[in-house]
Amino acid sequence: MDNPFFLALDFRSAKEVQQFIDKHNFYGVPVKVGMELFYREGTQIIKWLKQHNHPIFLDLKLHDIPTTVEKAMFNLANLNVDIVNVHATGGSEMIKAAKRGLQAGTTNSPPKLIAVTVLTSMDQIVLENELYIKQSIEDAVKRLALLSKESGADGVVCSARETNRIKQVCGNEFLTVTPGIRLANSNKDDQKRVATPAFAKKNGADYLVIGRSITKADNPKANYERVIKEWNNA
Ligand SMILES: O=c1ccn([C@@H]2O[C@H](COP(=O)(O)O)[C@@H](O)[C@H]2O)c(=O)[nH]1
Repeated sequence: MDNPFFLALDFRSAKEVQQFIDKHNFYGVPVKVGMELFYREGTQIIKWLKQHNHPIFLDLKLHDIPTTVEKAMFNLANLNVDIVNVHATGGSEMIKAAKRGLQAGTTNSPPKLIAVTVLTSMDQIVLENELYIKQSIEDAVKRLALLSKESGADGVVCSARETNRIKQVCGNEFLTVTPGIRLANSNKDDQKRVATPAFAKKNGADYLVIGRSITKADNPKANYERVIKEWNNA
């Protein structure tokens, strides 16, 4: 994939997505479809995006017992999207089951499987006080990345702050997909571990996920171009 920027289509309906893509001419760019859109529009929106040549990251973050995840992945595999994901905290058996389901579910090459390490909306305080994890975020992310790799995942979702260390332990081929991307002076919203596109590039991120900095901007296309420029110049 030449373009490393997944535009997060966090819209309520297919109609809103289609209007946004059309108004700002985002036809063909890589997109991320999350729960909000998929739970309303289901596979129809995936079909529409594929008809318009969008590479697709289907971000449903599966987290269940291994059998359920395997069967769900079997069904998702034939959508022919590019990337799907699970939560790494589902454990090694669940990640292996996800991989088996994807491989069995399509005769084409299966989507890449990535695992969410620690959500970019979380910080050290949440980790310690709510999840009772005593490690630093960096160590927790690194541990979950290694678990994901050893269980057959192709990469992880992490913040761009952690990509360098993940590459050190998991190797350069192991994919890092990084949400929480913000342009300088942008609102962080509910994100905690944010980074600019330039920082993400320098720290070794493979793919960026960018939503509100573009979709909620006064001029979405101008912000998208700022992201590309920052990345190319970093
Ligand atoms: O750790 C994670 C995992 C997934 N996301 C998703 O990425 C986008 C980010 O949107 P912004 O508007 O750019 O904050 C969103 O769809 C999340 O569900 C994440 O942010 N962090």
